Amino acid sequence: MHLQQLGHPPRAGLANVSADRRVLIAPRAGSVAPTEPAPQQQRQQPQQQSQQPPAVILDDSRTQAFMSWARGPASIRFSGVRPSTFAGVRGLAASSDIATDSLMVEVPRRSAVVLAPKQRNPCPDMVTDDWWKSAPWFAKMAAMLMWHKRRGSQSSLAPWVAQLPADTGVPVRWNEQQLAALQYPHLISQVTEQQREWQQLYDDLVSKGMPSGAQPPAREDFIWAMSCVRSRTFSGPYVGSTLQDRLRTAGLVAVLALGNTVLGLADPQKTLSAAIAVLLFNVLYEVILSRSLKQYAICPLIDFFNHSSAVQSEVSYNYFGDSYSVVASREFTKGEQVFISYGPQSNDSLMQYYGFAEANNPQDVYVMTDMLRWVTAVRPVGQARLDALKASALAGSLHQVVIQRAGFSAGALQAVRFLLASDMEAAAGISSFAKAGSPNQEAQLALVLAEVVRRELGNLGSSLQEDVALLNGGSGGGGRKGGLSTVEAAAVAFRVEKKRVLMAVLEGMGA
Ligand SMILES: C[S@@+](CC[C@H](N)C(=O)[O-])C[C@H]1O[C@@H](n2cnc3c(N)ncnc32)[C@H](O)[C@@H]1O
Repeated sequence: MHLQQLGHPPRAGLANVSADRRVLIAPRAGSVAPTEPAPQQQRQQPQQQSQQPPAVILDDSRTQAFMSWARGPASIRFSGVRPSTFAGVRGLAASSDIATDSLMVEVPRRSAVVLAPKQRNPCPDMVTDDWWKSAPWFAKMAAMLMWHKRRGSQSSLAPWVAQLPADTGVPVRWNEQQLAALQYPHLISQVTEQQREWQQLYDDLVSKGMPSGAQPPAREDFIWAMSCVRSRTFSGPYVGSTLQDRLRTAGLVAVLALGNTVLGLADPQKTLSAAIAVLLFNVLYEVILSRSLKQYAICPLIDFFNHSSAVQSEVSYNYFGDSYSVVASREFTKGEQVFISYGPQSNDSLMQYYGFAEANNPQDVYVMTDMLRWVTAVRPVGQARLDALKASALAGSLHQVVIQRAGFSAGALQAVRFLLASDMEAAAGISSFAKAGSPNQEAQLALVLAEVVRRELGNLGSSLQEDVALLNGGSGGGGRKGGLSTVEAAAVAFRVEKKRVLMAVLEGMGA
């Protein structure tokens, strides 16, 4: 079963990846307090397989402790990968050539942080049952992570918790000025809403979610845990009970049936039929239930893989082994960074939840917040036509317009055709503008759309060339790249990609 980052679960025998493979997509105290700076903090520059920086093997004491824990008590199996940094970004490098379909990492469920549907509160000394029942999945996982962090060396996951990044670099932790550098109202408003939501969740937890006498977490710790969860969790369909649980239930039913028969309490044939019915009901019930339910998992070591939309490898849950694993979807050569896919994600979502933008991301889009403003600035439109658009089924079609490299959505094209039409043409109603008009009308439409895109580009505050020059500028001191801080570099890299989407739209229109 495939899991998605943030997001995938079972696969049969590990040698045979196709049998029962479910993918999860997609989209951690005390004595384990860090003594060395966590690697990774210069993240943010998107990494592409074509121009990969060389791997620098990570050999600090925290990584060593984590890897010995992984090999030892955590029983994590891995082959051909080793923690490394790539231009300061931590990830996994191929330590030898890796063949397609080979198992790279397998993590037993007991060594992962897992949230299953209807799971009981696993940290009652940290959060109340009432809070647990009503909290969203990511807040529950954050509570589990904070709980492990509080337990320090007592936590079964201590060496993993100790090496988690102190700063995930995601924009939910940025201030207004840093957010403004994204030059992208759509993401700025999403992140502002996320900041409000997380603050509310924190306030609720502290005011009414903690058992009496429990020490409330610091806001910083809560936000850290939430951002770790959102940038490291895979999710996928819930497969019901584990094989072990089902075998236990079957054993119990068999013992009861046998007991009844031996004690002469019931007719053996009827007892057998009843036992089979109970078992079938249980399995069917769980299969039906699992279709609508989700599980969430953060798997140590699997959470070292960085994302590339150019690869297909995903995280899977192996039902029979009760483990999560990643299998290579293609060959990797020794020294190369081994990526997985967090699922098809635009740079909007990569930036919001993971803190980076992928260069030339094929899934990327540009969300134009107010397209109507540009259309009416390029070609004045009478109030009656604007009112007619507002009263139509396409009322909102020029607000938050999702533009792909391939161009505008059908709804946006239809609305603009309607706005540009003569009164006589418009009298036919907006539905008659769904299809392309005459060559002349379509040429007019293309001219207006190209101008709309140019105006959006011209309104962003800097040009693509200026941003690229900023990113490529000489190296500054103090961990600054190209004279930019890590946050600034992430914001500029992001807006470069947004501008590239708009440039591709112009190119596609021959403008
Ligand atoms: C699941 S973790 C991957 C391991 C992470 N780099 C670490 O050091 O723990 C996800 C985080 O890795 C980083 N990341 C993942 N893919 C990346 C990429 N292609 N370029 C830059 N950073 C990336 C982002 O900071 C993201 O929030």
